[in-house]
Amino acid sequence: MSASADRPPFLDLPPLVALGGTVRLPGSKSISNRVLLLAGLAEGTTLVHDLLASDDTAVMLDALRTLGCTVTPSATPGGPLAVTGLGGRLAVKEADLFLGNAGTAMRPLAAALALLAARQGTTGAGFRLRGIPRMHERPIGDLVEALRPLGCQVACTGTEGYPPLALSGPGALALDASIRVRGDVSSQFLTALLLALPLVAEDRALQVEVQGELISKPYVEITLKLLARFGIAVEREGWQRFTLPAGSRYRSPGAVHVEGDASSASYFIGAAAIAAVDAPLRIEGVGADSIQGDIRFVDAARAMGADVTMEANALLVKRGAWPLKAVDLDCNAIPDAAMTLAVMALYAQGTTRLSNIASWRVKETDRLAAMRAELTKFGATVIEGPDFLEVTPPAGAWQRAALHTYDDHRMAMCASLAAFNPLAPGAAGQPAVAVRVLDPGCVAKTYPDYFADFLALVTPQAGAVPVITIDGPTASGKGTLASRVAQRLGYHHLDSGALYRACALAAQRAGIAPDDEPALAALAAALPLRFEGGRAWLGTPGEDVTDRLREEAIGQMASQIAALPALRAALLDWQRRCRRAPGLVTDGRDMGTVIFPDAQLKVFLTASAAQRAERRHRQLAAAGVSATLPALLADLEARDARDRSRSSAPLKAAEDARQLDNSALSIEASVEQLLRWWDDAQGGAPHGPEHAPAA
Ligand SMILES: Nc1ncnc2c1ncn2[C@@H]1O[C@H](COP(=O)(O)OP(=O)(O)O)[C@@H](O)[C@H]1O
Ligand SMILES: Nc1ccn([C@H]2C[C@H](O)[C@@H](COP(=O)(O)OP(=O)(O)O)O2)c(=O)n1
Repeated sequence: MSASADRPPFLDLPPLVALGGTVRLPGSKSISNRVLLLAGLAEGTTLVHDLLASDDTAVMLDALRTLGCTVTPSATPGGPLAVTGLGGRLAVKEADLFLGNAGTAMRPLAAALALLAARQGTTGAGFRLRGIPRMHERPIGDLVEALRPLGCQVACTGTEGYPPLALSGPGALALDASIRVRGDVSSQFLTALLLALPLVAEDRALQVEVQGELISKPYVEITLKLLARFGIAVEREGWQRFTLPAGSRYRSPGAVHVEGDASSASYFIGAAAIAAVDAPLRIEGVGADSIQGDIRFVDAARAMGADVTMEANALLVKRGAWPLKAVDLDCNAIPDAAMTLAVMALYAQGTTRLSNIASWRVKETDRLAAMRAELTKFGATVIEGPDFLEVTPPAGAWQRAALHTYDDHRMAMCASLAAFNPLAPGAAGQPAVAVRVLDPGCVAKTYPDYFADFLALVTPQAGAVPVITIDGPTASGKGTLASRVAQRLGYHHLDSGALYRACALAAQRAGIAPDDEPALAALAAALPLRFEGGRAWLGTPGEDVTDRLREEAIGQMASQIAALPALRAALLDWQRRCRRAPGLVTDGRDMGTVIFPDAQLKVFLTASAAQRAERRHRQLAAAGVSATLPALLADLEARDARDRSRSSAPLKAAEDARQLDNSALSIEASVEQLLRWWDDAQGGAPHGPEHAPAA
């Protein structure tokens, strides 16, 4: 869950000027992990609909499986997950559970397993609960100190008061007195106890007393509502005392629907308040019926100027007051979503003050310090207090910045809102800046598709979407280089050769002769071709033709019909429409000369004919196709000659292209060279140290 080799190092968001459309939110993290735990402890099978698929729910599911629960995915995509619970009886009495950085898994599992271990005993080393290094810095002492007086054997095996934990038993439980837990650092400890205590409440009522002023009360409300769904009716007196009636026992409700994540909604609400100028953005999955506390973010966004209409299970949001209004808000009830307000403050007039947010310090990272450090990079003035943050937007042009995300999904999602900087009132008439988000993949904790969903809604500033073109002769490695560079940059990839090949295949199927230019142009103008998930789909609903397109005969015909000017003209718009945020890497013959003459970086890729023939030979051999080297060389030279000599968009380097002969370069070396050129083309890497400051 920390940055890894298969996660792109950064994502550059182009300057954005508008946003609109519809977004469907992923399931709520808080509800998903509570429901999973309840289903795992209850008797019977629970069908969980619309569960969030993310890092945090994955570790919870792994833990439940390890503990002996049966977890069965639906046979139909998007269908419910079936969880058959333990019915309050331990199936295994020893387990090593890795819980990543998921507080919503660590705390309630610790409480539930500590009580079950005391009641039913453990074997060997008992239950060991651990996570990534940051998890071992996040306090759990208040929960440990609530459990030990009950007779639970809880050892902190690293630092006292922090995970990892070792839980063992049996031991006599002392449940007569009130169970005391502190509530002023995190409400998750109270939630953990409330979720766990029904396991030992068969024969007596249990009382929990909160010490100190309970924070984040709305999260406790979610806990109480979900407990009720599973048959536990907790009585509460204010927010100080909670009573579980005697005879409380978990019963599966049969099916549970997880609503959309209200905290995730905050990024879209914030973005729409800034940039949904003409029509509202529709956000589906949460609304007036939501049980999540973060739905109250709507009130905070309205206070800043957002125009929000609530439906039962959807929100319609557009820009209201503009510029946004600076606010002075107590954010104790919405600690997670309040981060979004800090970025919205960059579009307000004056200074916004967010207070009562000390809990930010013990989240995925120290969010107070992180937010100050990152917003300051744009030129904002940010004051970080012990439990508050004050944000004043930049006075003029924003500075280019690379934003660290500290392995914190919310820092990354917040960063996306800075890309609307062309709209910032204080920066009117100034040059806009692209925003570099470092380690964007950290959003996988709660919202793996966040950037794709966000980018599908936005309109970039005219001409702001970057394009990198790679042209060159056959088998020079264009496709390989383009797809790797696109992956590293998180950009789209257009393999224009596949487009010509698809025309050839469609023409062959329709019985159109390779020299029937008008018929071919008409076919190309309405070609039902889609690239999705690295595959090519032809027709409606779509046949996967990826492998067919690579066939030799199709390549031959593509080369032939690609010489026809009317066909090339018919494909022009299709190719230009591929220029979508965050950016495009495209390869072919005329990408830099004809299709994207304004590309920010153009590369002309070559390798000796002998090298190219050898590469193609290896490629074909790997695919099980036999071919001789001399024949391949002859074919490749003929194709080069045809591509170079045709009158329409012949293969040649654009005048402003960089030449790369990769005859003696590895694929990795070519990728690195191109990425260096890309940094140069943008005037160097943006401001900001490459590594996050120590937490
Ligand atoms: N720099 C390189 N060094 C060695 N082999 C390469 C290099 N670039 C690409 N190849 C290999 O050459 C073959 C042809 O590359 P491909 O990307 O399909 O070429 P093109 O798109 O230019 O026709 C592939 O098997 C690929 O792995
Ligand atoms: N932008 C482009 C891309 C491909 N073509 C032509 C040239 C090629 O002969 C065919 C097929 O392209 P592709 O890049 O897939 O072909 P090779 O793998 O290099 O054989 O289309 C073109 O004319 N213009």
